[in-house]
Parts: sequence; structure tokens; C-alpha cells
Amino acid sequence: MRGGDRHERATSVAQDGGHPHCLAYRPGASIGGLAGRPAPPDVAGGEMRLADALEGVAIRETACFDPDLKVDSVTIDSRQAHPGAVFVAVPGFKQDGARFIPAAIAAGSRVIVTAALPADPAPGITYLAVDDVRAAIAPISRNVYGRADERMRMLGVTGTNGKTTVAYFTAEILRAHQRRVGIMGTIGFDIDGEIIETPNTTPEAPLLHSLLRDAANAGVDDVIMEVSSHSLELHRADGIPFAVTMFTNLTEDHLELHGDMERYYAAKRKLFELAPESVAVIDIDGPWGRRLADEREATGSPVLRTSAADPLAGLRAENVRMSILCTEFELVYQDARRPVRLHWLGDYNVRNALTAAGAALSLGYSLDETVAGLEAAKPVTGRLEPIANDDDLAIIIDYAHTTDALAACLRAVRALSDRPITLVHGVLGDRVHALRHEMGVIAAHGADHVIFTEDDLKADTLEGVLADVAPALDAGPATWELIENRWDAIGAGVERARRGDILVIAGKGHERQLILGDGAGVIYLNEHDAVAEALAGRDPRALDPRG
Ligand SMILES: CC(=O)N[C@H]1[C@@H](OP(=O)(O)OP(=O)(O)OC[C@H]2O[C@@H](n3ccc(=O)[nH]c3=O)[C@H](O)[C@@H]2O)O[C@H](CO)[C@@H](O)[C@@H]1O[C@H](C)C(=O)N[C@@H](C)C(=O)N[C@H](CCC(=O)O)C(=O)O
Ligand SMILES: Nc1ncnc2c1ncn2[C@@H]1O[C@H](COP(=O)(O)OP(=O)(O)OP(=O)(O)O)[C@@H](O)[C@H]1O
Repeated sequence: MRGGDRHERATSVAQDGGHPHCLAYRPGASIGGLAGRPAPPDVAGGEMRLADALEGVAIRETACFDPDLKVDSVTIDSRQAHPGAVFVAVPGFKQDGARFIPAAIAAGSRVIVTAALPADPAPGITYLAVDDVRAAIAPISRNVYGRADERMRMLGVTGTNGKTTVAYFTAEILRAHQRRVGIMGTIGFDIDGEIIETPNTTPEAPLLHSLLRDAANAGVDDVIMEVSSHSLELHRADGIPFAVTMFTNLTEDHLELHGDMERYYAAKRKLFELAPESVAVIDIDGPWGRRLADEREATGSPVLRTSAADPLAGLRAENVRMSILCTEFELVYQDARRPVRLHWLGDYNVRNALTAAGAALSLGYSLDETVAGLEAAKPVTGRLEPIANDDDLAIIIDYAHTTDALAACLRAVRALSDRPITLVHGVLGDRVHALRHEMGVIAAHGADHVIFTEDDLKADTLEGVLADVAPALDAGPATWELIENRWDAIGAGVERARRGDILVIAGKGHERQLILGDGAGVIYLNEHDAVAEALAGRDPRALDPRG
């Protein structure tokens, strides 16, 4: 196998956490350097009276309530309980956290938040019963960790696709104006390139607020949060005073949690309901965005509509010109227009740039300052990211792993050049059969040659996934081949490309690990290294476009 033995790679994941700049998070750990800035005063937090920690929490009944107890942290996991920690017993999807109350008490917790008071309360323990346990986690966490979200400017972005891209775009504009920016999302909590790993896109409220406290203490000015529909449904982001909220788009995904599109939409809309004062920057180029803008406008809350098509939108892109090298358009806002040249590729990045520009304008930056920030923004790792090379190949790494994202990615690339597209991709093992088939249809119609390979197979196998995908690939116009090993598949893609050809590697983007099939574990996989290795090993004569 190229690039070494799978066992070695699995070991390297265990050693470095899978990302060169990833840090394991310890609450209270100092984040980053202050880069010459004066240290800000510490955000309040640390030990506090229980009564203060409970401000704003609707408590139904109590047992042995001691308002003067001192608490210093919040946890929803008994394995992290300790003296001073409020333990919230969450009725989970798999098990009831109330089962772990004895374990939390044994570990030292003296305050238990639960759905129902126990029949025989343990002596010296304060029990607090609430109607909605998950909804209680965020206000307690905000209080205990010092409401750091009031000390920084908070921006939230939701939508099916584009959240990470918009967050990074927005960060680049803010950084161009000397703001220290944290981005909390799929990639982790990224503060100036130093990434703290988080288990979720939007972490549970105790971790979220303890991260925010540490960020504020480290001098972070602005936090841009990707707010997932899961987190909104589960109240993780309740109470955050967002100054700006952003919506990208809504397409079919995560229906395993939400059930249907209407409920999925309702979950996303919660971000805007949570922050009625925020300026909502809404991409209205899709039907759900138009509906959201209309519904919000009807409530009297502020809305900035963005569009690359609608001449009535408040912020829009006109005269869009795209190539495989850059994207140009005119940004039009309040009758003023400015030319913009982006390093970013593809039509949806025009829309993502509009959303980010809308956020900056809503925060009071001028049109010229906003344009300067957009033009300085470098492509995000693994988001339609062109990989520089001396072989005149257009190699693009993209995180597209949903049907919509893959279709958008291939459409965007196709619009940039008439050269043939080779696509290296796989399909996630936990996707429903119809979606796997759909991925095959999109690949076979969007590319000229498909190298089908492994993606995170999880409990499934490549054969299992292929049973759904192969008929779609057989039926489509593209040629295709199967190369099971993803590293080899990338190598084969690079090797078959001729000068000027396009190679799209879709699915993993910034990720640095691959979940093998059949529960066989996780291995290290850096697609940027895979490409570099393949380029280094190329026979230069193979570049001749004549074949
Ligand atoms: C599907 C889902 O959202 N799961 C979340 C859920 O887990 P769960 O209900 O299954 O937990 P459970 O195993 O039943 O346990 C119930 C409670 O008992 C506690 N417990 C458990 C064991 C023990 O010994 N002691 C103990 O106290 C657990 O910590 C938990 O609080 O509650 C847990 C904490 O309450 C979350 O951490 C967990 O998120 C997991 C990590 C997860 O993967 N979530 C994903 C689906 C997610 O959040 N994704 C979104 C969207 C991503 C996207 O847009 O693509 C995200 O924001 O990342
Ligand atoms: N505005 C958009 N519309 C449609 N597709 C998009 C858009 N922006 C990005 N994409 C596609 O979706 C992929 C994921 O982009 P990004 O990571 O920014 O989205 P995300 O919402 O953070 O997704 P996830 O929650 O899965 O991480 C990109 O690689 C690209 O293929």
C-alpha cells in the first residue's frame, strides 16, 4: 500500500490526535498566545453560589436545596463529575442519565439536576427537578462559566451546507480588521489556526461555555459558531446573545434525527428565534431561505437578504465571472457597487461570500473594508481547495460527502473548465440505501471518470455500499473503476491526469482519519499528503495531454 502500513497509520492517529495543530482540551487551560496584546481581565466564573448558578433556570421542585453551596463547573457525564460540579442527568437517546446519579454523587457532585426527584434522596445532596433537563444545561453552564458570550461578539451560522466555509470567510474579514477570532465548528475550536478538538460541531453547553470563557480570557474578540440543527433541537446554544445570525441553505440531511424537512427547517429556524435582536443574514437563493426571510421579517426582526440572482436582495452579486483560478463579481449593497476578486472557486462560494459580507456589513464594517477582507481570504482547507502543483493539473480537495454537496461541487467545477473531470470519492457507511444510490447517480453524471473508493464505512463494508452505488455508476455516462484503498485511489487519480485535467477528491476535505468498514477501526489519512506523494512519484512524460 502507498504511504505505509495501515497499522502504523492507526498508531499515528492515536499519537497526534489526527491533526497537526490539534490540542486536547482541558477546561481552564490557557488558549494561545496573546500576540502582544494586553491581557484582558478574567471573565467571571469559577466558584459561585448555587443560587447564582441557577439564575434563569425554571426549577419545578427541589429536595435539600442549599442555595449557598459552592459550585465551579457543570457536567452531563458522571465520569467527569467531581466536588463542585453540578451534574445534569440527561435523558439520552440510548440511556437515562438518571442512572448515573449515584456515580456522580460518589465522584463528589453535591448538586443534581434531574427530571424527577428521587424517592430516597441521599443526605447532603441538593436535587433540582426541571421539566426539560436538556433546556436547563445551557443557562446553568452560561452562569457557571461566566457568560463569556456577553464579552465577545457572537456570530452564529446554520444551514445544511456552507457553514464552515461561511465561518472561515467571515473570520478572514474580521481578522483583516485586527480582530482575534475563534471559529467553533466541524473543524473544532480554531483560534488563529490553533485547533482544540471538540466532539461535536456545536458542543454540549458545558464544554461550549467553558471554551468560550477560556477564549475570552485569551483575548478573543469575536466567535463565529456553526450552529447545527442537532444542537438547536437539543438546546445546546440556548441563551447565546448572537449579534449576527446567518442561514446558508437547507437540503435533505439529518432526517434520521428530525424526521422530515419541515421539522429539520423548524430546528434550523430556532437559531433565529433564539436571537430576535440579531441581524439575520439569509441566503434567499433557495426556497427555505426565502421562507425564513419572509417569516422573520413578519416578526419585525432585522433581515439582510443575500442573493446571486435576485435583483431585489439587499446584498447581491452581479456580473459573476468564474474560472479555475479565481472568481470575480460586483458586490452591490445599498446602491453602491464594488468589484471583488476571490481566491475561492465555484458559484456557491459566491453565495457563501455574500453571507459573510452580509455579516461584516451588519457589524458596521464599510463596503470597502468588507471587500478588502473578502479579497484577502484564502480558501479553507478541504473546501473546494485547489492544490498548488507544478504539473498544471487542477487538483481540488473538497469535503462534499452529502448528495447535495457532491452535486454542487461537481457543478461548480464543471462550470469552470471544459477539461475532463476525474472524481475520487466514496460513500459513508451510515447513509440510507437511497442516498447511497443517489451519490452514485450524481458522480456518474457529474464527472467523466469515477474512481470509487472507501469513505467512512463504519459498521458497513465497501461491498455493502457498492451494492447500492454500482448500479448507479453502471447506468451513468461516466466510466468508472473501483480502487478500494483510498490512498491508492488518489494516487491513481493523479497518475491518470494529463496537463490541464481536473481531479476532484471528494468526501474527506480537512479530515485526517478514515473509519474503516466492519468496525475495523480508524486509520490516519491525510489527502494532501497522498496528493503530494503521488505528484512526487509521477513520471513527467505521463503529463503529456496526448496520452
Ligand atoms: C445523537 C446525539 O445528539 N447524541 C448526543 C446525546 O447522546 P445520547 O443521548 O445518546 O447519550 P446517552 O448515551 O443516551 O447517555 C445519556 C447521558 O448519560 C450520560 N452518561 C453516560 C454514561 C455514563 O457512564 N455516565 C453518564 O453520565 C451521558 O453523558 C449522557 O449525558 O447526548 C450526548 C450528551 O448529552 C451528546 O454528547 C451526544 O452527541 C453525540 C456525541 C453526537 O455524535 N452527536 C451528533 C449526532 C451531533 O451532535 N451532531 C451535530 C451535527 C453535525 C452535522 O451537522 O453534521 C453536531 O453539532 O455535531
Ligand atoms: N452554499 C453552499 N451550497 C451548497 N453546497 C455548498 C455550499 N457551500 C459549500 N458547499 C459544499 O458543501 C461542502 C461542505 O461545506 P462546509 O463544510 O462549508 O459546510 P458545512 O455546513 O460546515 O457542512 P458539515 O456540517 O457537513 O461540516 C463543501 O465542500 C461544498 O462541496
